[in-house]
Amino acid sequence: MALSGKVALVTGGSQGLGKAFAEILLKHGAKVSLLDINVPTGNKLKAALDEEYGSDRTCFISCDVTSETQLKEAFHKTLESFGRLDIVCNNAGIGNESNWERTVDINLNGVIRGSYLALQYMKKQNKGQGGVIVNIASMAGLGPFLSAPVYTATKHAVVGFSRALADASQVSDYGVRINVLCPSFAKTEILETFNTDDLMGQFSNLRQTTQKLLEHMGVLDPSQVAEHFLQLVTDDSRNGAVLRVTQAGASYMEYPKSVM
Ligand SMILES: NC(=O)c1ccc[n+]([C@@H]2O[C@H](COP(=O)([O-])OP(=O)(O)OC[C@H]3O[C@@H](n4cnc5c(N)ncnc54)[C@H](O)[C@@H]3O)[C@@H](O)[C@H]2O)c1
Ligand SMILES: CCCCC/C=C\C=C\[C@H](O)C/C=C\C/C=C\CCCC(=O)O
Repeated sequence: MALSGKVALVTGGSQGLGKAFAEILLKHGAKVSLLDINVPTGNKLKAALDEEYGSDRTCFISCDVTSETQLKEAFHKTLESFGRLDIVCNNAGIGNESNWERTVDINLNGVIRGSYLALQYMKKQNKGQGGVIVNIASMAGLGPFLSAPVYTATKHAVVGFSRALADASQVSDYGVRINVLCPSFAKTEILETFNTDDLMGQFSNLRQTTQKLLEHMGVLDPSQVAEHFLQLVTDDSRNGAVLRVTQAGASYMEYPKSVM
């Protein structure tokens, strides 16, 4: 998929990986709708991007992915502002093992809400032009992250949900590809979770083990992660792909062939 003239929507787009995804899409000619609950940071980012790319290339929409109403409205506003929708990145996520129900509502339910709305707006059967969904999981979607069982569960679920949806989309001929990105640790604010007992919940005692894991795996720059995100967006041959990104490089996960 060539990105010039295409329109993307990124949840959790105010900062961190979402910001890096928005920037790489803009660099390649797309327009981007940024959705986030962090309004001051989102507005600041929009102002900075206006300077660099012009004010018609982005919009910022205050939106909580736990609200079906707000998310629906944000998709509607994106279509109203830019006239089309081609790329949806369900990226908003948190680490909170204490209020784990909120973690499930953002990291998993938010991705499901965003993916279903994306299909509704992009599938050919609804007069959409087709497109691509990239859901942001984590290395914790591929193996156990011992200090964060609920975070791990949500990210495994995002991988499974996205792979099943990709098959469903292909068999239904929606014209929409669905891929998953699984980054290792990256330098963003979510890493502050490890310094916050309230968020670490009952496994805050594992802080040192977590710290060792982080030192062992290293910390990626968001721009490195964004390069691989771009691959999932632009490579039309990829549907149901799960791309693992680590300091050592990126590789597609291989799974046994589906029965159907
Ligand atoms: N940084 C890492 O090490 C890492 C590694 C793998 C995967 N991830 C995943 O990447 C995604 C982005 O995280 P990040 O690292 O950029 O962290 P971050 O904390 O910098 O960014 C997360 C963004 O999501 C927004 N957000 C939180 N709850 C929201 C909600 N209910 N509705 C809308 N927006 C909401 C936040 O305001 C913030 O702007 C997450 O899904 C995270 O799990 C991060
Ligand atoms: C306490 C709540 C967790 C907060 C989440 C904060 C940061 C998350 C970062 C990444 O998503 C985690 C990335 C990599 C580590 C995950 C798993 C390591 C083991 C994987 C394996 O064995 O294959």
